Amino acid sequence: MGTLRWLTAGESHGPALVATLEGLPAGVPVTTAAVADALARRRLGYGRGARMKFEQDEVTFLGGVRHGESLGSPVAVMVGNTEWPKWQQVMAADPVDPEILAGLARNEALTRPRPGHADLAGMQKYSLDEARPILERASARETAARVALGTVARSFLKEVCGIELVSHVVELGAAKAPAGVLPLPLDEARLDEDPVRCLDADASAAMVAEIDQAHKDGDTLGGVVEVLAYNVPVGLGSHVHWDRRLDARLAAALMGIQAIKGVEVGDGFELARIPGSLAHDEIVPSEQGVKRTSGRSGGTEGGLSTGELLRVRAAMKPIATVPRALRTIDVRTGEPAKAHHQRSDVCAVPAAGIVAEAMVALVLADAVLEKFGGDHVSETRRNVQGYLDNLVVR
Ligand SMILES: Cc1cc2nc3c(=O)[nH]c(=O)nc-3n(C[C@H](O)[C@H](O)[C@H](O)COP(=O)(O)O)c2cc1C
Ligand SMILES: C=C(O[C@@H]1CC(C(=O)O)=C[C@@H](OP(=O)(O)O)[C@H]1O)C(=O)O
Repeated sequence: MGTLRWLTAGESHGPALVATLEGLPAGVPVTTAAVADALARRRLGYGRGARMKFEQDEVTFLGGVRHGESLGSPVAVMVGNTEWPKWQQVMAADPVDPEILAGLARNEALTRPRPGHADLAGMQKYSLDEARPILERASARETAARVALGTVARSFLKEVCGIELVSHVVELGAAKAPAGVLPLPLDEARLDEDPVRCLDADASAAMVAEIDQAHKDGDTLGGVVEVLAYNVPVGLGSHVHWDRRLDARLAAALMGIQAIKGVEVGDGFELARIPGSLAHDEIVPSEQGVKRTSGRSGGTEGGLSTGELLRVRAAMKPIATVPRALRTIDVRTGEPAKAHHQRSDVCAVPAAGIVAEAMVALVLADAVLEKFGGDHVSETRRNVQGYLDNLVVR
């Protein structure tokens, strides 16, 4: 259990998602508008389905915030689902009329599970004869709640350490961006305006073309996103135990995003292919103290942050709801069938980047609180400053 604890609840087509965050100090600037902005960024991205065009993501704070600042009590936030009126019967919390229920079973039952989604394994595990109760919670709609909490974590990080986060798309289908990071101060607007959140204009155009082609082919695409965190102080996480390692915590948080199947810290898998003389970041003296000659480690060594740029990547598999539907069985008959298909994204890689930012922010906020404590942001900030001023080696 971390210093900062958080949970989400809610289904994709229920009335709302809710999220709580416990352990946040008082005095963190938090507004409904800031959360709404972050949620709007998550809805962007070329290749997303119809829902993202009309979904409003209506934000309401239910607790823990007053006059634009956290109170130190648990933060509770609700994100409304725009389509709820249409789904009131399908997703009703209370028992519905048996006749309506029979109609739903006849017309709406999802009995042709999609390969690659949670449908079949979920039905088997929870002893259900259709996939609706599984996909409602497996859906990445839930990531709206995470992004809401990520906004709060991010504000905390900025207040106490000046940490800033950004994500960009580095691969999408077969298109790949050249290496490069966004320098400080961050020009996030530039990325937000790009249809696929790619730093390179040519690569961005190639990614858009990949999505257009997949759309035409009745297919879907995945890709790779990179999250960068600037101004992370040295010493978050620890080398002393596996579950205290910052890299392990980041990997778990990123792998916990729907459809993420691989995580790299720094140059990750590439480091396995090159000799040690080329794989590590040499340490040299600098005017400010010590610095590294490169950033291959991604800003962690031995499970500790090094004080260098934090860089992590997450690989997203292609969307499982493939329009040119994949083979499955109808669980009512056991006979071969085509997987059920409904409105869906062709590609959600740019959105996954925004979710990945939120997950990294939550992990870093937890690690900052674990190291520096504090019940008001001013106390945490003082502790951070005192630690940095007294580093044995700077
Ligand atoms: C932002 C985002 C949007 C997604 N949109 C869809 C979608 O429209 N259709 C779909 O089948 N899967 C979508 N997914 C992926 C599924 O939620 C995911 O594949 C499913 O929950 C099964 O989990 P797994 O892929 O981790 O095994 C999306 C994922 C993310 C992160
Ligand atoms: C609703 C969101 O993403 C959804 C994620 C998702 C899935 O299976 O993961 C399936 C789709 O749901 P729907 O059928 O309602 O359109 C996506 O739109 C969202 O990101 O807010």
